[in-house]
Amino acid sequence: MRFLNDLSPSYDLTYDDVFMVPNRSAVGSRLGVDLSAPDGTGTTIPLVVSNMTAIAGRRMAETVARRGGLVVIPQDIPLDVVADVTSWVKERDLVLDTPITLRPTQTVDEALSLLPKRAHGAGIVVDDKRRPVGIVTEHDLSGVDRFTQLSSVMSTELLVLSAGMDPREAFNTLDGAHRKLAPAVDAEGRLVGILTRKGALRATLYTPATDARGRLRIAAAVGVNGDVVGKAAQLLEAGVDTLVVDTAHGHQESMLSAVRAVRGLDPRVPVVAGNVVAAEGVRDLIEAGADIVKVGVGPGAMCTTRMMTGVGRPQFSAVLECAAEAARFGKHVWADGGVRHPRDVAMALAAGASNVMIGSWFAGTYESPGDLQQSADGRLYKESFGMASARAVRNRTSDESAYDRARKALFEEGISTSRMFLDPARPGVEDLIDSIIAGVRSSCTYAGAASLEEFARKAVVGIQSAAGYAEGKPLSSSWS
Ligand SMILES: NC(=O)C1=CN([C@@H]2O[C@H](COP(=O)(O)OP(=O)(O)OC[C@H]3O[C@@H](n4cnc5c(N)ncnc54)[C@H](OP(=O)(O)O)[C@@H]3O)[C@@H](O)[C@H]2O)C=CC1
Ligand SMILES: Nc1nc2c(ncn2[C@@H]2O[C@H](COP(=O)(O)O)[C@@H](O)[C@H]2O)c(=O)[nH]1
Ligand SMILES: [K+]
Repeated sequence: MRFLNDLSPSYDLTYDDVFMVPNRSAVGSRLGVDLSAPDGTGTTIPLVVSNMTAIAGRRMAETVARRGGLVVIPQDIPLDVVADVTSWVKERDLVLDTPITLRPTQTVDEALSLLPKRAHGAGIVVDDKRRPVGIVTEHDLSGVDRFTQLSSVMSTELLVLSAGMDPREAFNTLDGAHRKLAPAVDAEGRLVGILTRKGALRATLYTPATDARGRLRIAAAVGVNGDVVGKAAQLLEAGVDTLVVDTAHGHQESMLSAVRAVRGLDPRVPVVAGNVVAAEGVRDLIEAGADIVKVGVGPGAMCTTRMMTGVGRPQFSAVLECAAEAARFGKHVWADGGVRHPRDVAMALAAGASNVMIGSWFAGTYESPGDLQQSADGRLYKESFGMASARAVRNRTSDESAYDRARKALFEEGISTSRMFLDPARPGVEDLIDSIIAGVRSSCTYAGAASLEEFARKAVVGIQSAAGYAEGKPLSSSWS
């Protein structure tokens, strides 16, 4: 990356402060850009979902990995649960979504509580041999008595796809039958998964992030307290594909010894450590054994660190400096936090990040773990909270003495509750991924880059005023 007209800024910048100018390009199509990260994590799109309890669970992990990103399971989740989630994710189909499976004797009420768990919005009713016998959508269930059994409301006119069908053919079959989705079955007619028209299309556009055995990838985090090596060893044993050693102040001695100890396990997966915002922190973490350094103090949407402490650094400059330092060692950085628009992902990649972490934005999707709620004005939302908030600290320290809990509760650096509204046009995480990846693909071709490495090299970045930024926003009504 170089600054436009070689003007180096005299102060630190964040994403909103910068813009890119186009370069002459020989990249003929946005779909021709290779977005796989060169950092060993196996992502085929440069997106990682933050290790936050309100965001990263099994459904998020499955859905995002199928499109080529990676989800980090938080350090607050018990290790046996992480092991379960890991093996569950690794059993998922690479094309078909996991169906919501119901029995004919279940009630409308039960179905309605399950439908919001998945963006596809349908439940497949199966017999005792797991063969589809009906399908229910919210439309079928609205206005029906909640105790009604599904057998009397389900639609039985089924279009059934065969699992393993070419996604393009499946798309054409669904389109031809004017269906939004259909169950897919194995040779014995047993339900394997569900495929939507959009899902079939996406299967032709994205490449899943898979391990050496062709199974979806997943990452998990450990903190720096307690038996870090023991926990890391158990996570590796459970089969996680990337290990994240994570704490607010990543440039502290206990972090460096934790990373050295984890490196001592000789993990055969990338080790990520953070968070830092300056070259010295990057150097020390890499020397301690990190393959990837996580960058960002204070930019997160749930984060109050900068307001509480004054500590942090505007994220674009932090990523730029840290990525340059990591590159000197042949290593990489992840840009962690502060992403609110697709352009922010592009700016982080231009600054040299190999992957970009997103938390709060993805909280407002069907796939985040929280319950779907409705505001007084009828908008759907999920609750999110920071991992250093009183709420998260209370959960994390529930086994500790009352005194220790009270002491830890003093250091609150995140908000405990926020409403993340679902965008009615993009309520699923894949809808947000579509929009981000379309933006990033286009950024790359504007820069004349066919890969992320080329993008970070060729991007030409200028500094803009607040008016310059405002000019870039669309206007949905007239201005005079
Ligand atoms: N990227 C960011 O800006 C931030 C991210 N977070 C996220 O919150 C989660 C919890 O992290 P964390 O609060 O580190 O909790 P952890 O449970 O990981 O513990 C942090 C350890 O570091 C010690 N410590 C020393 N100085 C600091 C400091 N300035 N801030 C925090 N801990 C310090 C703490 O000791 P003692 O308690 O005795 O001081 C404690 O032993 C993580 O997922 C982290 O990524 C949290 C804050 C900022
Ligand atoms: N200072 C705090 N930072 C937090 C907290 N919880 C999470 N985080 C960080 O934010 C990013 C996600 O950023 P977002 O803008 O996409 O939401 C996450 O990966 C952490 O680094 C917190 O309580 N305090
Ligand atoms: K913030």
